[in-house]
Amino acid sequence: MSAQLTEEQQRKIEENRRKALERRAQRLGQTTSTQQRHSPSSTSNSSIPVQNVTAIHHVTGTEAPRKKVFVPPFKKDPQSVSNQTQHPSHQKPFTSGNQTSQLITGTSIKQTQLVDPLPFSNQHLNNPSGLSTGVKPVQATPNPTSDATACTSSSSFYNRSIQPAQAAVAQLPSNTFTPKAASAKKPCVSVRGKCVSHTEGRFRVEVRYHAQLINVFKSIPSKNYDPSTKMWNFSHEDYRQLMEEAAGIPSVYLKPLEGKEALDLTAAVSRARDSVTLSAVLKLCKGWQKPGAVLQGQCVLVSRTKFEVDVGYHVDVITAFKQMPTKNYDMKTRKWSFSLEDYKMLMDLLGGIAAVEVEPLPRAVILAFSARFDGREASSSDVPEADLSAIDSTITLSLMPFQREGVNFAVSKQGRLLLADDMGLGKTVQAICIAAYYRKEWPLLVVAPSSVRFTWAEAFRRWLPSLNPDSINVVVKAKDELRSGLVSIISYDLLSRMEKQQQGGNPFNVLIMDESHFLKNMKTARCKAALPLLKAAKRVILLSGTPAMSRPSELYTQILAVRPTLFPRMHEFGVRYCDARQGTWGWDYSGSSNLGELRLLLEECLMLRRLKSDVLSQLPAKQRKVVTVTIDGINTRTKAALSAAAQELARGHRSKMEEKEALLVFYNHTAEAKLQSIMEYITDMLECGREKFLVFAHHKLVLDHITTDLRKKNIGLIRIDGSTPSAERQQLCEKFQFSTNTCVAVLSITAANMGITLHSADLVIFAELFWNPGILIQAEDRVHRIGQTSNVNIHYLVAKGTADDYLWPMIQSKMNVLEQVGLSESNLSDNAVNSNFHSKDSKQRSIMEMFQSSFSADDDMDEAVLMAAANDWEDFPPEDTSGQH
Ligand SMILES: Nc1ncnc2c1ncn2[C@@H]1O[C@H](COP(=O)(O)OP(=O)(O)OP(=O)(O)O)[C@@H](O)[C@H]1O
Repeated sequence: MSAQLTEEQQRKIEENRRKALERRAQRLGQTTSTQQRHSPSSTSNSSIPVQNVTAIHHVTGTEAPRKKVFVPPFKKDPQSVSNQTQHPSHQKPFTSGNQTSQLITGTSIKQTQLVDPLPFSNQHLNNPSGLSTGVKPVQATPNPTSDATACTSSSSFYNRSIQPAQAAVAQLPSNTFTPKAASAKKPCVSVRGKCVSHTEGRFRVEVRYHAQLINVFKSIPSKNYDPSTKMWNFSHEDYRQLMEEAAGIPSVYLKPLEGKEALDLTAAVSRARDSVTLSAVLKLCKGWQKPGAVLQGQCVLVSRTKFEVDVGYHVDVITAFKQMPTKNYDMKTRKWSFSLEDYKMLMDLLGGIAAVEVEPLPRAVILAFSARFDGREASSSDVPEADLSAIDSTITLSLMPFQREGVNFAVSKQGRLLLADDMGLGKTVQAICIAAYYRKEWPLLVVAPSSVRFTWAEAFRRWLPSLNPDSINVVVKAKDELRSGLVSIISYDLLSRMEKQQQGGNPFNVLIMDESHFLKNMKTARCKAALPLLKAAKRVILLSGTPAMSRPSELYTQILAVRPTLFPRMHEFGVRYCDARQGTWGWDYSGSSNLGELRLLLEECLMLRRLKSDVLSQLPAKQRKVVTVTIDGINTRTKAALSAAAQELARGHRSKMEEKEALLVFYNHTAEAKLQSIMEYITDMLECGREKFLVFAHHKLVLDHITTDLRKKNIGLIRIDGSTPSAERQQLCEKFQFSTNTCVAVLSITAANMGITLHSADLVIFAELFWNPGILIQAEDRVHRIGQTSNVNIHYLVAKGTADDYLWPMIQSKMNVLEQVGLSESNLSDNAVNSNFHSKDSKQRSIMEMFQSSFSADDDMDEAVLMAAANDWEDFPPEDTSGQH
């Protein structure tokens, strides 16, 4: 350290040291005389062993010259402690944090050693419990040339020299009041006493008279003197304070409490200490601006345990940096970084450099990483295993290991989280399992895009068989009762159209918000409708594969929803992470800044995100999913046509040819009925950040509808159908593969199921079903082929009340056959999914059988004829289908 001090500084240090020694000598003289005044029997008592002590003299009025009540360092910040007039034996040998910074800038030097402005030294914080440390307390090393150091060493429990090599004393862990250790530190103990249990929540001290000790007793807030026993007793809350102050009197030794009581106290003390340390660190967040500063900088969190100071060159700053025990200079970035345990000390030093203003870490970061600021061992990042034994084994046994970790994470965050796993990693199954963990607290509300409301209902039926299916309420109209089920499912848009009173009833204690980035804009009706529900819910499970699609400000409402106290005001968040700029019309939060820190913060507090590449080994190469869509919104004409087709099919007594025609009519009307929900789903996929995907359909009507709608929305697409010349196909495929602006490939199931490669996408949506699963598998394999680096998701849109009810189970069973002979890679034979599409109605079952026999592989009807018949179904005049879009 001295190498960095100027001559003038060294001279002052020496002078101050000398003065301190003089003062101390004077005070010691006073103490001795006071002691003699108040202890007539002191000479004779001094030899009485503690066991024989039964009384403490109650001293009034004339005790030792103690001007102020001592406030223990762990209840006050070091600055205020240093301002107190203290008893000599409590006088700190080191300066406060601010004094330290003055030392660095050379303005004022008060002491010879620097103090750790954190009130607790690393040593005892490494053992916050204070139990069975296994760490030997480092003995005080009396300095023969410095009486002050020798006498004060035992009193300064918290001090830590910035340069350990120069530390005169490495302190004893303050909550390990082991008699051996304490007495070892006190070579000149003349008064011994002990703490013993008194009444409930109190302890008393059995010790003979000692003037300084009586002063300490009187400074303890919960003090009580019992004249009958002539003993002092105190509340457990003040145990630590008393023990520390007593330890500061060189001639006194108090034996600590023993047994369970002592252990409980140690834990309580440890907790109190932690919160005090935190509040000292939090104080740094306020009032750090310096009007006269010429150099500005910023602290940024760079890992879970380290922060970096981003500031220009200043000699005093570098001097301060070099004092930090955990300093690290990165030659490449030319930046200094430190462990969080040095944060307070460094900030105190930097605070004393008038020319430099360093923005502290945000309050949210300090709260999130609080345990690391006081030098405790960084808590393990292992999340404890949650007890899922009360949840249906259907789901718990199916969870993949990373999904199980997701549930554990959620439980460790008390059921409030943003599950931001990559698309297709099974956020639904994890969310259902998390919600089931809190089943006693239900009602549960799921808010989802309207295109997946029914898929959610299916998922509950599939994964939680113990849940009565009747208690699942899918809200489809604004007039529907929102709270009629134990599990309610509603779309964002419908929620915003719900009557206020509907929303304001009994709270949904458990809330799942699927595709939670739908909440990204606070001003939208969706968000306004969701916020009151989010506020009222105890558990909030947000799901999104893309929580923010373009800027960090989109995360704000989601953070607010999960952890409202983290950034109560947008501005605070905006300034730190959105590069907020003040313009003519107000603040602009559209930028981004400190993203690394934001990510660390989110991961620590609320967000779990795994990419497919992280868990690829646990995933099947191909994952198929049934998306149950609704045809509720169809017009009456289509509805009538659809039901007429269904009735016609059920009529029976016909020739095989008639039967097939009837089936085709039903299939064709199904296409028409699904148009709206298909577009809704595609739009949701785009809104959810799916950048590239394939949409397969069969009917020209459907292909045209999708193409027209996407064009209207300015979505880049290619289209390949039967009319696309072969020469153009390759060009179109390349366009899709390599152009970032081409998001969707609209493809005919029959015309584009082979011979093309589109593996820059990893999602295939089947807007329509097709009776030949071999063709479907071939179509899937446009993305699932060599060169594909991700797992592939296949979504089959299946509409209830249409021909899909019959086609889907048939496809499933056929695919399972293919799988058994090794021709289909992934298994669709999930009984739960199957059962949802098997009708219990005997008449309908016969239609199902009809489908199976009509469309079975050994059918004599030429498939080409069937396709042609289907393709002939036109409601609209054909459009240009050259594929040049
Ligand atoms: N543990 C599992 N066992 C069996 N199937 C699973 C499991 N996890 C997920 N799946 C299946 O994988 C498919 C994708 O899951 P899911 O829809 O939940 O993913 P997601 O993360 O919500 O995707 P997206 O972001 O695209 O909505 C579904 O068909 C689902 O049933």
